[in-house]
Amino acid sequence: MKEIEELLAAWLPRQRWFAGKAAPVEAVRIERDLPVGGGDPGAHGPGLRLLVVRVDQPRGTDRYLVVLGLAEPGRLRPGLEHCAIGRCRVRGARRTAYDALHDPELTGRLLHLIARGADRGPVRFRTRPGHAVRTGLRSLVLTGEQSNTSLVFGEDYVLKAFRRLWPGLNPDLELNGALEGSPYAAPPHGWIEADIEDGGRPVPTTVAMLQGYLRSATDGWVLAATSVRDLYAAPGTGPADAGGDFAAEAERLGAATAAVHRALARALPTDVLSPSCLRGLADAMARRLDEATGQVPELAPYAGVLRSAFDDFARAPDPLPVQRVHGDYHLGQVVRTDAGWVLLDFEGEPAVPVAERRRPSSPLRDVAGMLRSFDYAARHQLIGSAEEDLLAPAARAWADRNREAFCAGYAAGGGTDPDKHLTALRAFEYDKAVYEVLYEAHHRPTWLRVPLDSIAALAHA
Ligand SMILES: Nc1ncnc2c1ncn2[C@@H]1O[C@H](COP(=O)(O)OP(=O)(O)O)[C@@H](O)[C@H]1O
Ligand SMILES: O=P(O)(O)O[C@H]1O[C@H](CO)[C@@H](O[C@H]2O[C@H](CO)[C@@H](O)[C@H](O)[C@H]2O)[C@H](O)[C@H]1O
Repeated sequence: MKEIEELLAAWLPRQRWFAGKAAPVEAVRIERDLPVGGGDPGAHGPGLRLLVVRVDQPRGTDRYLVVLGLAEPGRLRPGLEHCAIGRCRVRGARRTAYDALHDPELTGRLLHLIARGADRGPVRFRTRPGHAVRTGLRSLVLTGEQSNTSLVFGEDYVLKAFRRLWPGLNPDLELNGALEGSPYAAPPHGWIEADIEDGGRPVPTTVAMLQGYLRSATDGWVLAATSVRDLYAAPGTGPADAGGDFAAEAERLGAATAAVHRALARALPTDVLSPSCLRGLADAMARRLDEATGQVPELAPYAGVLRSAFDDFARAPDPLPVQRVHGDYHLGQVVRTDAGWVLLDFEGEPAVPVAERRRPSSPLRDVAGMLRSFDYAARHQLIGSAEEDLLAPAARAWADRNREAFCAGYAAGGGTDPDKHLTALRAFEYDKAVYEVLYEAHHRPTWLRVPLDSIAALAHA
Protein backbone atom coordinates (compact mmCIF):
# COMPACT_ATOMS: atom_id res chain seq x y z
CA MET A 1 0.00 0.00 0.00
CA LYS A 2 2.76 2.39 0.94
CA GLU A 3 4.23 2.10 -2.53
CA ILE A 4 0.89 2.86 -4.23
CA GLU A 5 0.35 5.80 -1.88
CA GLU A 6 3.70 7.23 -2.92
CA LEU A 7 2.82 6.81 -6.58
CA LEU A 8 -0.56 8.48 -6.04
CA ALA A 9 1.07 11.43 -4.27
CA ALA A 10 2.90 12.24 -7.50
CA TRP A 11 0.07 11.30 -9.88
CA LEU A 12 -2.99 12.90 -8.25
CA PRO A 13 -1.91 16.56 -8.51
CA ARG A 14 -1.44 16.11 -12.27
CA GLN A 15 -5.06 15.13 -12.82
CA ARG A 16 -7.53 17.69 -14.21
CA TRP A 17 -10.07 16.78 -11.52
CA PHE A 18 -7.65 17.16 -8.61
CA ALA A 19 -9.00 20.11 -6.61
CA GLY A 20 -5.86 21.05 -4.66
CA LYS A 21 -3.43 22.09 -7.37
CA ALA A 22 -2.70 25.41 -5.69
CA ALA A 23 -1.17 23.81 -2.58
CA PRO A 24 1.40 21.11 -1.80
CA VAL A 25 0.30 17.56 -1.01
CA GLU A 26 1.38 16.72 2.56
CA ALA A 27 0.23 13.10 2.82
CA VAL A 28 -1.68 10.51 0.81
CA ARG A 29 -3.33 7.55 2.49
CA ILE A 30 -5.49 4.82 1.00
CA GLU A 31 -8.46 4.84 3.34
CA ARG A 32 -10.37 2.04 1.61
CA ASP A 33 -9.11 -0.51 -0.86
CA LEU A 34 -12.12 -2.26 -2.37
CA PRO A 35 -11.32 -5.07 -4.80
CA VAL A 36 -14.13 -5.59 -7.28
CA GLY A 37 -12.55 -8.23 -9.47
CA GLY A 38 -9.43 -10.24 -10.28
CA GLY A 39 -5.87 -9.07 -9.99
CA ASP A 40 -4.62 -11.44 -7.31
CA PRO A 41 -1.23 -12.93 -7.99
CA GLY A 42 -1.81 -15.78 -10.40
CA ALA A 43 -5.20 -14.47 -11.52
CA HIS A 44 -5.82 -14.03 -15.24
CA GLY A 45 -5.96 -10.44 -16.53
CA PRO A 46 -5.62 -7.15 -14.70
CA GLY A 47 -7.26 -6.57 -11.32
CA LEU A 48 -9.75 -3.83 -10.58
CA ARG A 49 -10.06 -1.99 -7.28
CA LEU A 50 -11.89 1.08 -6.06
CA LEU A 51 -9.65 3.16 -3.83
CA VAL A 52 -10.84 5.88 -1.50
CA VAL A 53 -7.76 8.06 -1.11
CA ARG A 54 -7.33 10.71 1.59
CA VAL A 55 -5.16 13.64 0.61
CA ASP A 56 -3.88 16.04 3.28
CA GLN A 57 -3.04 19.54 2.16
CA PRO A 58 -2.51 22.71 4.17
CA ARG A 59 -6.12 23.80 3.51
CA GLY A 60 -7.57 20.49 4.77
CA THR A 61 -8.20 16.87 3.87
CA ASP A 62 -10.07 15.68 0.77
CA ARG A 63 -11.09 12.25 -0.39
CA TYR A 64 -10.78 11.10 -3.98
CA LEU A 65 -11.93 8.05 -5.89
CA VAL A 66 -9.27 6.21 -7.88
CA VAL A 67 -10.41 3.27 -9.97
CA LEU A 68 -7.21 1.29 -10.03
CA GLY A 69 -6.14 -1.26 -12.59
CA LEU A 70 -3.25 -3.59 -11.74
CA ALA A 71 -1.55 -5.18 -14.73
CA GLU A 72 1.33 -7.64 -14.76
CA PRO A 73 4.60 -5.90 -15.64
CA GLY A 74 4.92 -5.35 -19.37
CA ARG A 75 1.27 -6.41 -19.89
CA LEU A 76 -0.35 -2.98 -19.85
CA ARG A 77 -2.45 -2.99 -23.00
CA PRO A 78 -1.18 -0.78 -25.85
CA GLY A 79 -2.83 2.61 -25.76
CA LEU A 80 -3.03 2.68 -21.96
CA GLU A 81 0.52 3.93 -21.34
CA HIS A 82 -0.72 7.50 -20.75
CA CYS A 83 -2.78 6.41 -17.76
CA ALA A 84 -0.04 4.48 -15.96
CA ILE A 85 0.36 5.54 -12.34
CA GLY A 86 3.57 3.57 -11.77
CA ARG A 87 5.12 0.24 -10.78
CA CYS A 88 4.46 -1.30 -7.39
CA ARG A 89 4.25 -4.56 -5.48
CA VAL A 90 0.90 -6.03 -4.50
CA ARG A 91 1.23 -8.83 -1.95
CA GLY A 92 4.70 -9.60 -3.20
CA ALA A 93 3.79 -9.57 -6.92
CA ARG A 94 5.07 -6.83 -9.24
CA ARG A 95 2.30 -4.85 -10.92
CA THR A 96 1.78 -1.73 -13.02
CA ALA A 97 -0.87 0.47 -11.42
CA TYR A 98 -2.99 2.54 -13.83
CA ASP A 99 -6.19 4.53 -14.09
CA ALA A 100 -8.62 1.75 -14.95
CA LEU A 101 -11.34 4.10 -16.23
CA HIS A 102 -9.36 4.23 -19.48
CA ASP A 103 -9.34 0.44 -19.87
CA PRO A 104 -12.49 -0.74 -21.70
CA GLU A 105 -11.96 -4.30 -20.48
CA LEU A 106 -12.15 -3.24 -16.85
CA THR A 107 -14.89 -0.64 -17.28
CA GLY A 108 -16.90 -3.34 -19.06
CA ARG A 109 -16.76 -5.27 -15.79
CA LEU A 110 -18.19 -2.28 -13.94
CA LEU A 111 -21.08 -2.09 -16.41
CA HIS A 112 -21.67 -5.80 -16.04
CA LEU A 113 -21.73 -5.54 -12.23
CA ILE A 114 -24.24 -2.66 -12.42
CA ALA A 115 -26.46 -4.63 -14.81
CA ARG A 116 -26.43 -7.59 -12.39
CA GLY A 117 -27.09 -5.44 -9.34
CA ALA A 118 -24.06 -7.12 -7.76
CA ASP A 119 -22.75 -6.75 -4.20
CA ARG A 120 -19.00 -6.81 -3.59
CA GLY A 121 -18.81 -6.42 0.19
CA PRO A 122 -19.03 -2.71 0.96
CA VAL A 123 -19.47 -1.88 -2.76
CA ARG A 124 -22.95 -2.15 -4.26
CA PHE A 125 -23.85 -1.96 -7.94
CA ARG A 126 -27.44 -1.00 -8.67
CA THR A 127 -29.85 -0.46 -11.55
CA ARG A 128 -32.74 1.94 -11.25
CA PRO A 129 -35.95 -0.05 -10.92
CA GLY A 130 -37.43 -0.61 -14.37
CA HIS A 131 -34.18 0.18 -16.21
CA ALA A 132 -32.45 -2.93 -17.58
CA VAL A 133 -28.82 -2.17 -18.45
CA ARG A 134 -27.19 -3.50 -21.64
CA THR A 135 -23.71 -4.93 -21.28
CA GLY A 136 -20.88 -5.82 -23.66
CA LEU A 137 -20.43 -2.18 -24.71
CA ARG A 138 -17.03 -0.62 -25.16
CA SER A 139 -16.22 2.53 -23.22
CA LEU A 140 -14.37 5.68 -24.15
CA VAL A 141 -13.37 8.43 -21.71
CA LEU A 142 -14.88 11.84 -22.47
CA THR A 143 -12.22 14.53 -22.53
CA GLY A 144 -12.77 18.10 -21.50
CA GLU A 145 -12.73 20.55 -18.65
CA GLN A 146 -14.31 18.31 -16.06
CA SER A 147 -14.45 17.83 -12.30
CA ASN A 148 -15.17 14.11 -12.66
CA THR A 149 -14.40 11.37 -15.17
CA SER A 150 -17.18 10.35 -17.55
CA LEU A 151 -17.12 7.40 -19.95
CA VAL A 152 -19.41 6.74 -22.88
CA PHE A 153 -20.44 3.10 -23.31
CA GLY A 154 -21.21 2.41 -26.97
CA GLU A 155 -23.91 4.89 -27.88
CA ASP A 156 -26.04 3.97 -24.89
CA TYR A 157 -24.71 5.20 -21.57
CA VAL A 158 -22.51 7.67 -19.79
CA LEU A 159 -20.89 6.46 -16.57
CA LYS A 160 -19.70 9.32 -14.41
CA ALA A 161 -17.15 8.42 -11.73
CA PHE A 162 -17.27 11.05 -8.99
CA ARG A 163 -13.68 11.95 -8.21
CA ARG A 164 -13.92 14.09 -5.12
CA LEU A 165 -15.92 12.10 -2.61
CA TRP A 166 -18.20 13.40 0.10
CA PRO A 167 -19.95 10.81 2.26
CA GLY A 168 -23.60 10.29 1.34
CA LEU A 169 -26.00 10.32 -1.58
CA ASN A 170 -24.66 12.44 -4.45
CA PRO A 171 -27.14 15.18 -5.44
CA ASP A 172 -26.55 14.36 -9.13
CA LEU A 173 -28.14 10.94 -8.59
CA GLU A 174 -30.80 12.30 -6.26
CA LEU A 175 -31.98 15.16 -8.47
CA ASN A 176 -31.77 13.28 -11.76
CA GLY A 177 -33.89 10.60 -10.08
CA ALA A 178 -36.42 13.24 -8.99
CA LEU A 179 -36.57 14.54 -12.59
CA GLU A 180 -37.59 11.17 -14.02
CA GLY A 181 -39.95 11.85 -16.93
CA SER A 182 -38.71 15.39 -17.57
CA PRO A 183 -37.69 16.05 -21.19
CA TYR A 184 -35.01 18.39 -19.82
CA ALA A 185 -33.03 15.77 -17.86
CA ALA A 186 -31.26 12.45 -18.50
CA PRO A 187 -32.57 9.94 -15.94
CA PRO A 188 -30.12 7.64 -14.15
CA HIS A 189 -30.11 3.99 -15.20
CA GLY A 190 -27.90 2.80 -12.37
CA TRP A 191 -25.15 3.68 -9.91
CA ILE A 192 -22.32 2.37 -7.75
CA GLU A 193 -22.19 3.05 -4.04
CA ALA A 194 -19.52 2.23 -1.47
CA ASP A 195 -19.51 2.49 2.31
CA ILE A 196 -17.18 5.23 3.46
CA GLU A 197 -16.27 5.85 7.09
CA ASP A 198 -17.62 9.12 8.40
CA GLY A 199 -17.77 9.98 12.09
CA GLY A 200 -16.93 6.37 12.96
CA ARG A 201 -19.74 4.78 10.93
CA PRO A 202 -20.01 3.49 7.37
CA VAL A 203 -22.00 5.85 5.15
CA PRO A 204 -23.30 4.59 1.77
CA THR A 205 -21.71 7.00 -0.71
CA THR A 206 -22.40 7.39 -4.42
CA VAL A 207 -19.15 6.85 -6.32
CA ALA A 208 -20.54 6.60 -9.88
CA MET A 209 -23.76 7.17 -11.82
CA LEU A 210 -24.92 5.65 -15.11
CA GLN A 211 -27.12 7.81 -17.38
CA GLY A 212 -28.50 7.47 -20.87
CA TYR A 213 -26.11 8.88 -23.50
CA LEU A 214 -27.66 11.77 -25.42
CA ARG A 215 -26.36 11.01 -28.89
CA SER A 216 -27.26 14.25 -30.61
CA ALA A 217 -26.00 16.43 -27.76
CA THR A 218 -23.81 19.48 -28.28
CA ASP A 219 -22.36 21.19 -25.27
CA GLY A 220 -23.87 24.62 -24.51
CA TRP A 221 -20.39 26.03 -23.89
CA VAL A 222 -19.24 24.94 -27.35
CA LEU A 223 -22.32 26.47 -29.01
CA ALA A 224 -21.91 29.73 -27.13
CA ALA A 225 -18.17 29.89 -27.80
CA THR A 226 -18.85 29.42 -31.54
CA SER A 227 -21.34 32.25 -31.49
CA VAL A 228 -18.79 34.50 -29.72
CA ARG A 229 -16.10 33.53 -32.25
CA ASP A 230 -18.40 34.46 -35.14
CA LEU A 231 -19.00 37.82 -33.55
CA TYR A 232 -15.29 38.53 -32.99
CA ALA A 233 -14.56 37.57 -36.58
CA ALA A 234 -16.93 40.28 -37.82
CA PRO A 235 -15.64 43.54 -36.28
CA GLY A 236 -18.18 46.33 -36.18
CA THR A 237 -21.14 43.93 -36.22
CA GLY A 238 -23.56 43.63 -33.28
CA PRO A 239 -24.36 40.21 -31.75
CA ALA A 240 -27.84 40.21 -33.30
CA ASP A 241 -26.39 40.56 -36.80
CA ALA A 242 -23.30 38.35 -36.56
CA GLY A 243 -23.49 34.87 -38.09
CA GLY A 244 -24.18 32.69 -35.07
CA ASP A 245 -26.52 34.69 -32.85
CA PHE A 246 -27.18 32.67 -29.68
CA ALA A 247 -30.09 34.69 -28.24
CA ALA A 248 -32.91 32.39 -29.41
CA GLU A 249 -31.09 29.43 -27.81
CA ALA A 250 -30.46 31.44 -24.65
CA GLU A 251 -34.19 32.18 -24.43
CA ARG A 252 -35.11 28.50 -24.89
CA LEU A 253 -32.50 27.59 -22.30
CA GLY A 254 -34.14 30.02 -19.87
CA ALA A 255 -37.51 28.34 -20.42
CA ALA A 256 -35.98 24.84 -19.96
CA THR A 257 -34.34 26.00 -16.73
CA ALA A 258 -37.65 27.29 -15.40
CA ALA A 259 -39.34 23.97 -16.27
CA VAL A 260 -36.67 22.02 -14.37
CA HIS A 261 -37.00 24.32 -11.36
CA ARG A 262 -40.75 23.81 -11.37
CA ALA A 263 -40.33 20.02 -11.58
CA LEU A 264 -37.83 20.02 -8.69
CA ALA A 265 -40.17 22.16 -6.58
CA ARG A 266 -42.97 19.64 -7.21
CA ALA A 267 -40.83 16.59 -6.41
CA LEU A 268 -38.78 17.76 -3.42
CA PRO A 269 -39.31 19.95 -0.34
CA THR A 270 -39.55 23.72 -0.64
CA ASP A 271 -39.40 26.42 2.01
CA VAL A 272 -39.30 30.16 2.51
CA LEU A 273 -36.25 31.76 4.15
CA SER A 274 -36.95 33.96 7.15
CA PRO A 275 -34.98 37.25 7.55
CA SER A 276 -32.55 35.55 9.98
CA CYS A 277 -31.86 32.72 7.52
CA LEU A 278 -31.34 35.31 4.81
CA ARG A 279 -28.77 37.00 7.04
CA GLY A 280 -27.10 33.59 7.49
CA LEU A 281 -26.94 33.13 3.72
CA ALA A 282 -25.42 36.59 3.21
CA ASP A 283 -22.90 35.88 6.01
CA ALA A 284 -21.91 32.64 4.28
CA MET A 285 -21.30 34.64 1.08
CA ALA A 286 -19.14 37.08 3.05
CA ARG A 287 -17.16 34.19 4.59
CA ARG A 288 -16.48 32.75 1.16
CA LEU A 289 -15.31 36.20 0.07
CA ASP A 290 -12.91 36.34 3.05
CA GLU A 291 -11.54 32.91 2.20
CA ALA A 292 -11.08 33.85 -1.44
CA THR A 293 -9.46 37.19 -0.59
CA GLY A 294 -7.06 35.36 1.74
CA GLN A 295 -5.99 33.11 -1.12
CA VAL A 296 -6.22 35.57 -4.03
CA PRO A 297 -5.18 39.04 -2.81
CA GLU A 298 -6.18 40.63 -6.17
CA LEU A 299 -9.76 40.39 -4.91
CA ALA A 300 -9.12 42.75 -2.01
CA PRO A 301 -9.88 46.07 -3.82
CA TYR A 302 -13.41 44.84 -4.59
CA ALA A 303 -14.20 43.26 -1.22
CA GLY A 304 -16.04 46.37 0.04
CA VAL A 305 -18.41 46.52 -2.95
CA LEU A 306 -19.10 42.79 -2.77
CA ARG A 307 -19.72 42.88 0.96
CA SER A 308 -22.22 45.71 0.67
CA ALA A 309 -24.10 43.79 -2.06
CA PHE A 310 -24.36 40.83 0.36
CA ASP A 311 -25.59 43.19 3.09
CA ASP A 312 -28.27 44.66 0.80
CA PHE A 313 -29.39 41.12 0.06
CA ALA A 314 -29.60 40.31 3.79
CA ARG A 315 -31.79 43.38 4.35
CA ALA A 316 -34.24 42.53 1.54
CA PRO A 317 -37.77 42.98 2.86
CA ASP A 318 -39.31 39.99 1.07
CA PRO A 319 -38.95 36.39 2.28
CA LEU A 320 -36.94 34.25 -0.14
CA PRO A 321 -38.56 31.07 -1.55
CA VAL A 322 -36.08 28.19 -1.65
CA GLN A 323 -36.09 24.71 -3.17
CA ARG A 324 -33.60 22.16 -4.53
CA VAL A 325 -31.67 23.69 -7.42
CA HIS A 326 -28.90 22.68 -9.79
CA GLY A 327 -26.30 24.54 -7.73
CA ASP A 328 -23.42 24.82 -10.24
CA TYR A 329 -25.25 25.94 -13.32
CA HIS A 330 -23.27 27.02 -16.36
CA LEU A 331 -23.09 26.49 -20.12
CA GLY A 332 -20.96 23.35 -19.75
CA GLN A 333 -23.78 21.71 -17.78
CA VAL A 334 -26.37 21.93 -20.55
CA VAL A 335 -26.48 20.21 -23.89
CA ARG A 336 -28.58 20.99 -26.94
CA THR A 337 -30.10 17.85 -28.43
CA ASP A 338 -32.32 17.69 -31.50
CA ALA A 339 -35.28 17.75 -29.07
CA GLY A 340 -34.12 20.79 -27.09
CA TRP A 341 -31.97 21.64 -24.07
CA VAL A 342 -31.11 19.01 -21.46
CA LEU A 343 -29.58 19.87 -18.08
CA LEU A 344 -26.75 17.70 -16.73
CA ASP A 345 -24.55 17.46 -13.67
CA PHE A 346 -26.81 18.26 -10.72
CA GLU A 347 -23.90 17.65 -8.37
CA GLY A 348 -23.68 21.29 -7.22
CA GLU A 349 -20.35 23.00 -6.61
CA PRO A 350 -17.90 20.10 -6.23
CA ALA A 351 -15.82 21.98 -3.64
CA VAL A 352 -18.75 22.44 -1.23
CA PRO A 353 -19.65 19.67 1.27
CA VAL A 354 -22.59 17.59 0.07
CA ALA A 355 -24.75 18.36 3.13
CA GLU A 356 -24.55 22.05 2.22
CA ARG A 357 -25.19 21.43 -1.47
CA ARG A 358 -28.35 19.50 -0.65
CA ARG A 359 -29.83 22.42 1.27
CA PRO A 360 -32.69 24.18 -0.54
CA SER A 361 -31.60 27.42 -2.16
CA SER A 362 -33.05 30.13 -4.34
CA PRO A 363 -33.55 29.24 -8.02
CA LEU A 364 -32.01 32.64 -8.67
CA ARG A 365 -28.70 31.02 -7.71
CA ASP A 366 -28.93 28.98 -10.91
CA VAL A 367 -30.05 31.97 -12.97
CA ALA A 368 -27.01 33.88 -11.66
CA GLY A 369 -24.76 30.90 -12.50
CA MET A 370 -25.87 30.91 -16.13
CA LEU A 371 -25.51 34.70 -16.38
CA ARG A 372 -21.94 34.34 -15.11
CA SER A 373 -21.39 31.72 -17.78
CA PHE A 374 -22.49 34.12 -20.56
CA ASP A 375 -19.91 36.51 -19.17
CA TYR A 376 -17.25 33.76 -19.20
CA ALA A 377 -18.13 32.79 -22.76
CA ALA A 378 -17.75 36.40 -23.88
CA ARG A 379 -14.51 37.07 -21.97
CA HIS A 380 -12.43 33.94 -22.14
CA GLN A 381 -11.48 34.35 -25.81
CA LEU A 382 -10.08 37.79 -25.02
CA ILE A 383 -7.40 36.48 -22.66
CA GLY A 384 -4.05 37.07 -24.34
CA SER A 385 -5.66 38.50 -27.47
CA ALA A 386 -3.87 41.47 -29.03
CA GLU A 387 -7.34 42.83 -29.88
CA GLU A 388 -8.68 42.68 -26.34
CA ASP A 389 -9.45 46.41 -26.05
CA LEU A 390 -11.01 46.49 -29.50
CA LEU A 391 -13.26 43.48 -28.83
CA ALA A 392 -14.27 44.33 -25.25
CA PRO A 393 -17.44 46.27 -26.28
CA ALA A 394 -18.55 43.33 -28.47
CA ALA A 395 -17.97 40.98 -25.53
CA ARG A 396 -20.19 43.12 -23.32
CA ALA A 397 -22.88 43.35 -26.00
CA TRP A 398 -22.89 39.55 -26.48
CA ALA A 399 -23.17 38.86 -22.75
CA ASP A 400 -25.92 41.49 -22.29
CA ARG A 401 -27.98 40.23 -25.21
CA ASN A 402 -27.91 36.62 -24.07
CA ARG A 403 -28.45 37.56 -20.47
CA GLU A 404 -31.66 39.40 -21.40
CA ALA A 405 -32.84 36.55 -23.62
CA PHE A 406 -32.19 33.93 -20.93
CA CYS A 407 -34.01 35.95 -18.24
CA ALA A 408 -36.96 36.58 -20.58
CA GLY A 409 -37.19 32.85 -21.37
CA TYR A 410 -36.92 31.98 -17.69
CA ALA A 411 -39.76 34.34 -16.72
CA ALA A 412 -41.93 33.29 -19.66
CA GLY A 413 -41.32 29.64 -18.73
CA GLY A 414 -42.89 30.18 -15.32
CA GLY A 415 -39.78 31.04 -13.26
CA THR A 416 -39.48 34.01 -10.89
CA ASP A 417 -38.84 37.09 -13.04
CA PRO A 418 -35.12 37.80 -12.45
CA ASP A 419 -35.62 41.48 -13.34
CA LYS A 420 -37.89 41.86 -10.31
CA HIS A 421 -35.26 40.48 -7.89
CA LEU A 422 -32.16 42.39 -8.84
CA THR A 423 -30.69 42.68 -5.33
CA ALA A 424 -30.80 38.91 -4.79
CA LEU A 425 -29.61 38.26 -8.33
CA ARG A 426 -26.63 40.58 -7.90
CA ALA A 427 -25.64 38.92 -4.60
CA PHE A 428 -25.80 35.46 -6.22
CA GLU A 429 -23.78 36.65 -9.22
CA TYR A 430 -21.08 38.13 -6.98
CA ASP A 431 -21.03 35.01 -4.83
CA LYS A 432 -20.63 32.82 -7.91
CA ALA A 433 -17.84 35.02 -9.23
CA VAL A 434 -16.05 34.70 -5.87
CA TYR A 435 -16.43 30.90 -6.06
CA GLU A 436 -15.00 31.04 -9.58
CA VAL A 437 -11.97 32.98 -8.37
CA LEU A 438 -11.24 30.16 -5.92
CA TYR A 439 -12.05 27.49 -8.51
CA GLU A 440 -9.74 28.99 -11.13
CA ALA A 441 -6.94 29.57 -8.60
CA HIS A 442 -7.04 25.86 -7.76
CA HIS A 443 -7.76 24.34 -11.18
CA ARG A 444 -6.89 26.69 -14.03
CA PRO A 445 -4.73 29.56 -12.79
CA THR A 446 -4.45 30.94 -16.35
CA TRP A 447 -8.23 31.56 -16.34
CA LEU A 448 -8.20 33.46 -13.05
CA ARG A 449 -8.42 36.74 -14.91
CA VAL A 450 -11.89 35.86 -16.24
CA PRO A 451 -13.80 36.08 -12.93
CA LEU A 452 -11.45 38.77 -11.59
CA ASP A 453 -12.11 41.00 -14.62
CA SER A 454 -15.86 40.40 -14.28
CA ILE A 455 -15.77 41.37 -10.62
CA ALA A 456 -13.82 44.50 -11.47
CA ALA A 457 -16.37 45.39 -14.17
CA LEU A 458 -19.36 44.64 -11.91
CA ALA A 459 -17.83 46.67 -9.10
CA HIS A 460 -17.33 49.67 -11.36
CA ALA A 461 -20.81 49.45 -12.92
N1 LIG B 1 -25.78 11.82 -20.66
C1 LIG B 1 -24.93 12.49 -21.46
N2 LIG B 1 -25.07 12.45 -22.80
C2 LIG B 1 -24.21 13.13 -23.62
N3 LIG B 1 -23.17 13.85 -23.17
C3 LIG B 1 -22.97 13.92 -21.85
C4 LIG B 1 -23.84 13.23 -20.93
N4 LIG B 1 -23.39 13.47 -19.67
C5 LIG B 1 -22.31 14.27 -19.80
N5 LIG B 1 -22.06 14.55 -21.11
C6 LIG B 1 -20.96 15.39 -21.63
O1 LIG B 1 -19.89 15.38 -20.69
C7 LIG B 1 -19.63 16.70 -20.20
C8 LIG B 1 -19.28 16.63 -18.73
O2 LIG B 1 -20.35 16.09 -18.00
P1 LIG B 1 -20.66 16.57 -16.52
O3 LIG B 1 -21.77 15.77 -15.99
O4 LIG B 1 -20.84 18.07 -16.50
O5 LIG B 1 -19.30 16.16 -15.78
P2 LIG B 1 -18.39 16.90 -14.70
O6 LIG B 1 -19.09 16.75 -13.37
O7 LIG B 1 -17.12 16.14 -14.76
O8 LIG B 1 -18.22 18.34 -15.11
C9 LIG B 1 -20.91 17.49 -20.49
O9 LIG B 1 -20.65 18.86 -20.67
C10 LIG B 1 -21.41 16.84 -21.78
O10 LIG B 1 -20.75 17.42 -22.86
O1 LIG C 1 -16.81 20.55 -13.40
P1 LIG C 1 -18.15 21.19 -13.24
O2 LIG C 1 -18.82 21.38 -14.54
O3 LIG C 1 -18.96 20.53 -12.22
O4 LIG C 1 -17.92 22.70 -12.70
C1 LIG C 1 -16.67 23.23 -12.32
O5 LIG C 1 -15.89 23.47 -13.48
C2 LIG C 1 -16.39 24.48 -14.38
C3 LIG C 1 -15.38 24.63 -15.52
O6 LIG C 1 -15.30 23.47 -16.25
C4 LIG C 1 -16.55 25.81 -13.65
O7 LIG C 1 -17.21 26.71 -14.56
C5 LIG C 1 -16.58 27.95 -14.83
O8 LIG C 1 -15.99 27.85 -16.13
C6 LIG C 1 -16.95 27.65 -17.19
C7 LIG C 1 -16.17 27.63 -18.50
O9 LIG C 1 -15.28 26.55 -18.53
C8 LIG C 1 -18.01 28.76 -17.20
O10 LIG C 1 -18.98 28.50 -18.19
C9 LIG C 1 -18.68 28.85 -15.85
O11 LIG C 1 -19.59 29.94 -15.82
C10 LIG C 1 -17.63 29.05 -14.76
O12 LIG C 1 -18.26 29.02 -13.48
C11 LIG C 1 -17.48 25.61 -12.47
O13 LIG C 1 -17.59 26.85 -11.77
C12 LIG C 1 -16.87 24.53 -11.55
O14 LIG C 1 -17.70 24.28 -10.45
